[in-house]
Amino acid sequence: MTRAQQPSPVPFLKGHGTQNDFVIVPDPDGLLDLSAEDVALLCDRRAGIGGDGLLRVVRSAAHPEAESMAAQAEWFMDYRNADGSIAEMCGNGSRVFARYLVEAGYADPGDLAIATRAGVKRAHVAKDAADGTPGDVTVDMGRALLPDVDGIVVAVGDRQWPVRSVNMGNPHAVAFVDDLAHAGDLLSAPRVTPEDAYPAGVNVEFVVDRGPGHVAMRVHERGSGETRSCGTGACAVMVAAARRDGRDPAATGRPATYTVDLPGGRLVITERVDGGIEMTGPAVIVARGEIDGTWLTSGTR
Ligand SMILES: N[C@@H](CCC[C@H](N)C(=O)O)C(=O)O
Repeated sequence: MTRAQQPSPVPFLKGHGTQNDFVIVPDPDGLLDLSAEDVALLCDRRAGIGGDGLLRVVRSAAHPEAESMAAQAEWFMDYRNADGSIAEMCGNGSRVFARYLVEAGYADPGDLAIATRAGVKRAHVAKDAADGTPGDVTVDMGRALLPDVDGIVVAVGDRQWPVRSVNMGNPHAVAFVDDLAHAGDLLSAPRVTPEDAYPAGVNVEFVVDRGPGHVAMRVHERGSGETRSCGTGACAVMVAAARRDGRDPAATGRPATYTVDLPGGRLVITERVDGGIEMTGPAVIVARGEIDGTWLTSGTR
């Protein structure tokens, strides 16, 4: 290939929310065709840039999965897991996406909307503190679905626990355990049975109590392995804990708030009386650079 034939470099950024980290690829006009192999390579921590997932930033009008949302949300979060698979929603990713839109000048701090595969999500980017500390980002994550299924179990080694299934746009299996160490090294996916319980795979959360309205968790994410945080997972955990604790807002008439500690930081999750769930936490951009275009298998359309 001559130099003139080489594809142009592709700009990228790196960001994280409670250490759930993402390669961010701005592609406003939807010109990039990132294959699953491209995404897996970009997210590879040794051969690539490294990340738990990738956020492609595309105008909703320029993406076939999002054009119907374009009137409500100018920007579509095309989220991919580290193995290149597609997921419906990413909570930490949505905060980082909102931060990117503000930093890039595509949105003002305050309220903005993001189109996702799980529908339009509304975010609020708080103003930075006087010392420059970035303001937290709150995302209205919508309602949880609680499929009425019994008998699903997750096992690690000789231990097993019943799970509560919670769908936050993407699927979660929440297990309350005595000790987070019982989840093991989480290098491979925990065994979930029956095997066909989640045909599209599942994110598995292990949870311990830290005090009233305060839990800690670890997560094994579908398509990414153990991550240091999962926003949709924290919301699923909050909902499961509130039901267990008799704090279902629809039943009590009062909102429920839980602090969720994760290996990478802290999220605060509130379920309103109308069932809507709000997630608040940090989101930062830490680097900017260029991807060598020759490296991508799919090139540009
Ligand atoms: N880390 C994300 C969830 C990303 C998607 C998940 N791995 C799936 O496949 O459903 C979050 O912060 O919510």
